Amino acid sequence: MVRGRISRLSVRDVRFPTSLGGHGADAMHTDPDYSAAYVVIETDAEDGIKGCGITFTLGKGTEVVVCAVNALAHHVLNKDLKDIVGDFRGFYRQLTSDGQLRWIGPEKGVVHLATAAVLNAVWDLWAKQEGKPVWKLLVDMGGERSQHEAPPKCWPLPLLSRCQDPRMLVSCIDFRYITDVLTEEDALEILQKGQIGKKEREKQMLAQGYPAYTTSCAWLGYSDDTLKQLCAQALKDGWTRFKVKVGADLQDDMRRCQIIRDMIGPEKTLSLFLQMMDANQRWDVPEAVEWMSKLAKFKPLWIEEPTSPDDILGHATISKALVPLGIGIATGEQCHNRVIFKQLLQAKALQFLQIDSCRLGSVNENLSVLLMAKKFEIPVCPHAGGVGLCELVQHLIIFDYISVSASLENRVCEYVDHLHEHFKYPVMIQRASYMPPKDPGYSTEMKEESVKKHQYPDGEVWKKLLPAQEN
Ligand SMILES: C[C@H](O)[C@@H](O)[C@@H](O)[C@H](O)C(=O)O
Ligand SMILES: [Mg+2]
Repeated sequence: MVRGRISRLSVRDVRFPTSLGGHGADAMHTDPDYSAAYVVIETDAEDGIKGCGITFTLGKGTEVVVCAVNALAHHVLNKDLKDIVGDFRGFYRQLTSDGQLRWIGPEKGVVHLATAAVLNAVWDLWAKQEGKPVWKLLVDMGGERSQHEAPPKCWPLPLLSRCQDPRMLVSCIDFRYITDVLTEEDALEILQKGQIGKKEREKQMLAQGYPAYTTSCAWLGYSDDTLKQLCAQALKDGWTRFKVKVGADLQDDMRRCQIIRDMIGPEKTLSLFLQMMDANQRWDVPEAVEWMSKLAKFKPLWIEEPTSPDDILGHATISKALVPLGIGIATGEQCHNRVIFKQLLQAKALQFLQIDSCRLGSVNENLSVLLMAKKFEIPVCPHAGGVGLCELVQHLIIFDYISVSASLENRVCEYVDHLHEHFKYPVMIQRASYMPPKDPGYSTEMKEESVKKHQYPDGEVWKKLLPAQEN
């Protein structure tokens, strides 16, 4: 049962000095300090359960997101959780349509990152109160029907009160600006179809997990020796799919991609051994085509973010040129919102869609994107990594498989092996797959000790580092 009135919201600026080791570096973000605006909401209920939410940032700028969270706080404070989740679409709209704050968005940039942090905390709180991990809350909300049962003509109302009705799930989504490709009825139909075989898929996920690829070996900040060493270790650990950062220097890219190809073998999609490439928006459109034509011999499955994330038609042009070479286009980690995803799909501008749990408006907006991807039959391969992104996005992709896509074909979720030790319920990887989390919530809760140590600028870690960096 959902209970309590939100009585407190706090937000902290938590940063990890990852740039010192070159972790996370790419062609555009050369010195990322993986960071989070970390939100905790409390209620007046006696259970003492807190909701924790994050959004991912790269260091500087986290304080701006923190300001935006504080500016949104009045929409959350003193609200009953029951009223929030009872009309989640309305609440989402209230946050994203604030008559003054939407001017600095709308639904993009800092204010949207802040919205994600707040809503992620609400989802964590809700799921904890229901005693379920978020993926399971979503799966159960999607309803249940056995393989042999005929689809109901209209959904029996009593189910609604038990939260086990796809209409409840659909009522979390704001369809504004996307009804030209996805209506509420379309969403219900997809979820209704998704009920067939759902039980079996849930069992399969619990036994085998969701397939992942690793980005941990090939950051641009790593030397060739480190790359080889990490790649050899990852192969030993059972990883077979590797993403490599490209885009800064063609000769370097050729050498690094050759190292990986030599280590994983010559095959591509026929085998499990895959290589993906990520340019992090470095190129202009013609440059992307030219550069990737040279890297095509390494048989990448996709090139990720070849150009500006806002350039939908540019992605379509690149896609047209590279698909005949066997290279797909992947993008999404910096897609502002569902509208951009809608247009990428309409323009046939991508072959792999990368949702992000903190860039979009939390679970609510991600649900709309998962459903649109299903409608266009484009595989979703989420962006993860950073700090906490793996913890969050695993819930979304496991739900996607069980209730929406019902397919693992051409699908794989990113994994990065950094900073999991700071979370109370860290991801569990087995045989290069995400094992479904079992603890209630959204896996967003950080260890208080880690938060204190890494709080910027007063945490122990920064107190030591800052004087040294200033010299
Ligand atoms: C700055 C970050 O590490 C990015 O390079 C990273 O999110 C990356 O684009 C990825 O796909 O994992
Ligand atoms: Mg990327």
